[in-house]
Amino acid sequence: MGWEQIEISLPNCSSLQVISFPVVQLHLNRTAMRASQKDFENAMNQVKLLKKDPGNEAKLKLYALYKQATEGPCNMPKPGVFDLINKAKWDAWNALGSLPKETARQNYVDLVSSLSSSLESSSQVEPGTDRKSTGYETLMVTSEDGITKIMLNRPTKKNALNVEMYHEIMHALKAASKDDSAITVLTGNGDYYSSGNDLTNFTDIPPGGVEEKAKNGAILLREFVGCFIDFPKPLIAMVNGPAVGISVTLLGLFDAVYASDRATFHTPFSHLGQSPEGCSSYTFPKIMSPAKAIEMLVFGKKLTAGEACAQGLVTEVFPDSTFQKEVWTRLKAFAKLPPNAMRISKEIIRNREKEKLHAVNAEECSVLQGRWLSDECMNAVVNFLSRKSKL
Ligand SMILES: CCCCCC/C=C/C(=O)SCCNC(=O)CCNC(=O)[C@H](O)C(C)(C)COP(=O)(O)OP(=O)(O)OC[C@H]1O[C@@H](n2cnc3c(N)ncnc32)[C@H](O)[C@@H]1OP(=O)(O)O
Repeated sequence: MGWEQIEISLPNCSSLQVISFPVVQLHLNRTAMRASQKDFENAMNQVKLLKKDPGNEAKLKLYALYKQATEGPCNMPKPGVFDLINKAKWDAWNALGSLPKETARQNYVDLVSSLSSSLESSSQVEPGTDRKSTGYETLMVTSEDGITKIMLNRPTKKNALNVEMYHEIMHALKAASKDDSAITVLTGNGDYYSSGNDLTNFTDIPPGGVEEKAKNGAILLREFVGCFIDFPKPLIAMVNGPAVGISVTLLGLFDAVYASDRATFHTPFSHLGQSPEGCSSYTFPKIMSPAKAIEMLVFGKKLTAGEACAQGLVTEVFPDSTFQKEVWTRLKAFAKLPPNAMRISKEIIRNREKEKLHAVNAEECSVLQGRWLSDECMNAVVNFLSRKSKL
């Protein structure tokens, strides 16, 4: 009888729970659905056909709009603070306030339509696309003046990397490696460079359980970091604000790192029950000495931009007020240099380390796979999601 399941799952202290909720209920209220009932039903069917998981945020929006369209404003008692899944659902529905049913129905149809087109087109962006690459859900990718700019674009989530963003960055890097730009730049939209791994990535548990989730995470992470190790052109980070976790560790694989003096560099892996990735267990001790690397990667010491520059992780620091102007002027000059010479010079500097970096990457991912199953890690994620702790 038409129960389409979309799963939102959140960890529960020592074990991980999956709760499914109905987003499609085909016995709809006929009066409420009159004019666009067909569109609504079509949209509900379209949800089943999405080729990629739209992510928890979108699923929650779909849930809320569905409930609003069929039942009207949220009329359920607010779940307790530890009932994370039902609270997330309640929050999403309740946030719609007194939105009329008809508008909710229309918004549901619009959302499904935009999800269908963005999830379709994000896997169809051709390498070498010039100017603006549309179709990315979590990035803004532009190419001009010989520079491909990949901008992390989830500013309201401090550019946390969700699963979709990992895939889109890999796609954008592969496209940039083949386009006609000379250099590639990674930066963040908004006040953060990136707050690192999206901690809700840990909450969407597949039928194979947490072990399968951890295994898939390790596979994805290995492939993701591999794209940075193998990137053939000069790769530059413009660290526009605070950087956390994996967005910091990856910097050891960039060819230049320019930072605003507002940026900070924080790798709180022990606090999160996790261990270093992005090849930082190898690159950081080489860049800054083993003792300084341990302060960051084991004890979670947060560095200012000036300190990160003194340790060799950052190439140069700029005042925030002139950061964009000064760095772009410099990058435009770099991009005018002969691209083949730059590529070949990077190759000769980096290539003898590549095999080692891939081996380090594999080992780090395998260690992390085990860490993600630990109580230490699960408790840290639950604490963040239930807002008991922040960095
Ligand atoms: C395939 C898996 C690969 C895994 C690779 C391993 C990678 C490991 C890491 O990267 S470890 C680092 C993980 N990151 C964190 O622990 C940071 C968590 N975030 C925070 O502590 C804080 O949000 C903050 C200090 C970054 C910013 O604090 P504040 O300025 O007070 O802003 P808010 O907390 O209100 O944040 C606004 C909004 O963004 C959401 N958000 C921020 N960071 C994350 C995140 N990392 N994951 C998920 N969500 C994040 C936050 O929840 C707020 O959302 P809301 O407005 O409440 O909906």
